[in-house]
Amino acid sequence: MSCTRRPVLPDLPELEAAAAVVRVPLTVRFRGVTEREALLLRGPAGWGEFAPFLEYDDAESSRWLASAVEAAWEGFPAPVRERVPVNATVPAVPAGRVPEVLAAFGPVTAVKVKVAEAGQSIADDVGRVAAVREVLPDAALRVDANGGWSVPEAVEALGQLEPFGLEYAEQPVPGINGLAEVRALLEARGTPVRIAADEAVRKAEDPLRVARAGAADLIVVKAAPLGGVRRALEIVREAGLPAVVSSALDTSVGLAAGVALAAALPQLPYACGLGTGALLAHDVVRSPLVPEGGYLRAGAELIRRSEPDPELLARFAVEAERRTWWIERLRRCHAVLVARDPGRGGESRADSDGGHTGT
Ligand SMILES: O=C(O)CCC(=O)C1=CC=C[C@@H](O)[C@@H]1C(=O)O
Ligand SMILES: [Mg+2]
Repeated sequence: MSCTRRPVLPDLPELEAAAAVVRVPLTVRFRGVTEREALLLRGPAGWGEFAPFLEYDDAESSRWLASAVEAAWEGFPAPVRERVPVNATVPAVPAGRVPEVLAAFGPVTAVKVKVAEAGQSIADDVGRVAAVREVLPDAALRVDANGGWSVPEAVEALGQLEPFGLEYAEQPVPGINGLAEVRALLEARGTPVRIAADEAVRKAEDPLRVARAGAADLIVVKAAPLGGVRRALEIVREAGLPAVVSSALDTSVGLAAGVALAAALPQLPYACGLGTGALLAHDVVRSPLVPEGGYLRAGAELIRRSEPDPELLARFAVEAERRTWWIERLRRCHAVLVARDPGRGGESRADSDGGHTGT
């Protein structure tokens, strides 16, 4: 891996011929959705997943395409560990549903709880976190607000949640300045909650700005939104902050890129948010990447288990109109990658600097 690497970019006909578009249902509403659509690409190195959320624009989505192409045409860098610890993820469900949601992940040592959901209150968040604590008294507990609080709300909410023992709070408020402000206010109040940056890394024009601004104690990194495993590894190295690898609510195909990233990081101090296969009611592979004893396996088994089954691809294929929508999105995102580096786009081999930036 180096800054002068030029990523592979197949031409459009090759990509279109390699595409399968699927829709799989979730077991529980997450991020406002109950099903997930993905365009899967089969290349010479395996499978890649192109599944930017439906509302994302082409510039942002093009990084997801770079990630899918990396997985399918280049493969993943060598792992430095054989398995990756994962956390359970609890969507913004009523406290009463927490035991059932946790059960789907099997035994885990860390749990991430979604908080600050629109239409819910701090009392709902406290109830959900308390319910997790009741089921798992010793688990490392983190919360993720997805930037849903204002600075005063974040300080108030984290003051109420801190007694449950928080490993960190992920993106409590939007933006880099907001994170820095919350961090400073918590410190001044003696509320010892570490701050993790997620959207401030993955949706920013410059993913390193958060680290330079001293706005977070750690960063959350996701392979697809950052433009692939190699680009994410570069960002972590340059940020110089501890990193948590997390999923983008992918099928097992996309999860494999997350596991490959976590497996290749020199340090992995936190359990990863890669257990979200447990939130899918169905997957496209026969043996889905769901946590086993709190871990996901890396290496050769990962590649084997992230190979879609043709019968499942057929069963979960979207209707013609949705396929057209995804193929058009693929075309536009391909054009963005080509425009970013006009030398790319008709070749299938790497030769010099690609220069596409992740956010
Ligand atoms: O990190 C986890 O435990 C699971 C993944 C996860 O929370 C997310 C996946 C996809 C989209 C995001 O809104 C969300 C996140 O904010 O981290
Ligand atoms: Mg997050």
